[in-house]
Amino acid sequence: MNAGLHLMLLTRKRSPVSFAFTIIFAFLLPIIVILSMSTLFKGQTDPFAVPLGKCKADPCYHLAFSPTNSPYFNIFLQNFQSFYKLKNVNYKTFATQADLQYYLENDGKTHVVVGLDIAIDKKVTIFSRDKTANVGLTDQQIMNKNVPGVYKILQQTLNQNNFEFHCTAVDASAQSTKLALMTTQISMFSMVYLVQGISIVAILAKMKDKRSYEYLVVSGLNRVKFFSGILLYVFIEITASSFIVGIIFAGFNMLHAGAATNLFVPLFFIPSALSFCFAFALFSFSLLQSMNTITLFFTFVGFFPGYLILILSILIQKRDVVKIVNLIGQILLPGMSPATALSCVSAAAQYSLMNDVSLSFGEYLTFKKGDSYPLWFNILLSVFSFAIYTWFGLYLDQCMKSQTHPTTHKFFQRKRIVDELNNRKLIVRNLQVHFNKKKNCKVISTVRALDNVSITFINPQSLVGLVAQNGAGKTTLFKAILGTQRPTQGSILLNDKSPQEYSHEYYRQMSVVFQENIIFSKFTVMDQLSFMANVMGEKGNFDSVLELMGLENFKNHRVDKLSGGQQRRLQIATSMMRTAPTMRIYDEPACGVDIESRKFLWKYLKTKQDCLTLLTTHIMEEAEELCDEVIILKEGKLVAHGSLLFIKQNLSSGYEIISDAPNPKNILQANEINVKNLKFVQKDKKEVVQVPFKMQNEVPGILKCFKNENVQNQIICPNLTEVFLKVCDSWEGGEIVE
Ligand SMILES: Nc1ncnc2c1ncn2[C@@H]1O[C@H](COP(=O)(O)OP(=O)(O)OP(=O)(O)O)[C@@H](O)[C@H]1O
Repeated sequence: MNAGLHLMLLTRKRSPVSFAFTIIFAFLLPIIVILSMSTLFKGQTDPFAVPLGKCKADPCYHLAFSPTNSPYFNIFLQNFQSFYKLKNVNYKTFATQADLQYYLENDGKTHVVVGLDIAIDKKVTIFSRDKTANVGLTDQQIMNKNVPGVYKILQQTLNQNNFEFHCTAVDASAQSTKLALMTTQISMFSMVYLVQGISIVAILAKMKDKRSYEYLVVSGLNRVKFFSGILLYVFIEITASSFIVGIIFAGFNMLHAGAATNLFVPLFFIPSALSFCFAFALFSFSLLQSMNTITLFFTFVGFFPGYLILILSILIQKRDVVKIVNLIGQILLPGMSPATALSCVSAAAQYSLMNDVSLSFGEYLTFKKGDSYPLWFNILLSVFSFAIYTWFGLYLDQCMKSQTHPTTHKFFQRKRIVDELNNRKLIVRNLQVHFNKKKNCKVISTVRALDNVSITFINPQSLVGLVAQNGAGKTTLFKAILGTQRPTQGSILLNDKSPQEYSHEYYRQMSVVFQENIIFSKFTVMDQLSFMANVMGEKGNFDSVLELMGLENFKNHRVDKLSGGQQRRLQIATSMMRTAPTMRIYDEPACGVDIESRKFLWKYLKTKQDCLTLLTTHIMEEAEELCDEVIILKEGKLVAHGSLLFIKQNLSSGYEIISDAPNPKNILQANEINVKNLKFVQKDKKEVVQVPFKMQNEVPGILKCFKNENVQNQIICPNLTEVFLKVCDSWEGGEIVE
């Protein structure tokens, strides 16, 4: 069931193959197992027990035991009685072996069938009525775990002496039945693990394709976590294989009950039990990533109780507890929860093997000892299980197909953190990122991509533009904020917490356009968008984002066949699918995009001032059009940070009035304009009056003056290009303009 579901989710298509697997695993396999069990065990309530059978003789037979002061006496007697509630058989106990012998030879002569003396030195002597059988079990320790072995010898003794006991099941047939069961179990487990192995390989292959890691980072699964998950899974596969080997060995040992060396049991069953826990924990946690009421139900009702039951029953180790656990497992196995069922069954198997106790399959498969499940009940459970799991599979499949990813259950939304993120204050403190170039393990040079950069982003809704020359450290700064680049020194703090402390909530809320295009070359535009929507955990408002970026006619085009600009547009469209981001990080989004799409992007960003947006661009017009604040970096150092107006005020030469007048200074002085703070320079053989920003009130007066003197003029307002070029040319370090 689990494996079928896995495959169905993996292919994300209701293909015939995924259907076939689901039907096989969800429906046919349990039916086959149940039918074969029902057939194999038909009429047998206790096939593993030593078949002492019914007592036909009359008067009643007695089983006599001695001595009562032996420390093993009670254990033996209790087990004997609980295992073999034989009708018409009475149990007699004697204080000493002499009493027992006396009774056998006298009063009990007519109806005592066997006497057992359990000595303090752990020897069991079996006395038969005619005293021919006197078997010392010198090699056997009479403890719980060896009771079946003793019974077996006892039975041989009885048979040898032609007592009138009739067996309902032949020992050999019980053993072959058991072997058949083992084989069925082994094949069942190996099929499940085989399919899980295939799915791991497929997931790995998908993740390795192109650059999907980057998106995993954005969606909150960083590479380390992802690989740890995979490693854990591989470990599980290995333990699962040892589990199968364990079953074979354990089965072999069980077939020779009484001579079991139980070394294999703890070696193989405990890891296997843990492997179940891990495997299903992984599966459950993958569901938890996108929790809603339905997945929540399946996770908690379907999977988690298994671990509890498993752990408890391992800890408690009481036969009755294990029996109940077993029963739960058997009911659940063809029913609702394979994980819980398998946990229960393996716990019981572990118990019975460790203690060498025959928790018989009769007990496994019955409500009450002696009554098998009716066939109709088994089939009903199977159909029910099939219906539930198929519906669950289709539900998740449908969610993915229609791109409506299950919405996060409100319990798991971590509202507090989300709120916190919405009111965040992002601080970059003394950030240094250095890259060392090494040769023969020696550092030969160091690139200071970021050098002691400190920025405080106070306004949580502003659009901040990062302008700098190539290689100035913009992308490195973004990576550090994203948490994918570890600072050499310094820190990134979001409400006093580092990105790592926020874990995946931090990333999950971001809308990111990376500098490089991420494309899945063989995907169509729609495939890529839907894949990314799933990774991002978004519903995917495909039509609207495609329309916004002018890609509505390219839905079914292969991504690698799109032009560079169209691929870039697809990246932007992908980022737009994030419906309520807490931060947007756009690294040169408009690079290579035509003016029309750029305008769409601008319009989109202008209307979406719902969170902090960080944007790098080489297009100054874009920064001027969009940004509330601007950051200028030069060679890894912060040069300036502030509102556009602030930057212009402090770094530009101010307004420039270009005139035809040969000596504008004289004209202005003649008109009583204070020229003290004005600059008069020549540019392209023209006279230019530079009016500092803080003197902008003087501009109308100067223009009026030129007009009165009939001097042609042209005014140039301060712009970012000018500021940027000036900064790049002249800034040699020193004071930061903030
Ligand atoms: N992984 C790396 N290893 C070594 N040096 C690196 C690495 N990443 C970046 N650098 C160097 O750090 C500096 C800043 O790089 P970064 O990519 O941040 O610049 P940028 O401002 O984004 O440039 P561009 O505008 O060209 O994208 C560059 O000199 C670059 O060569």
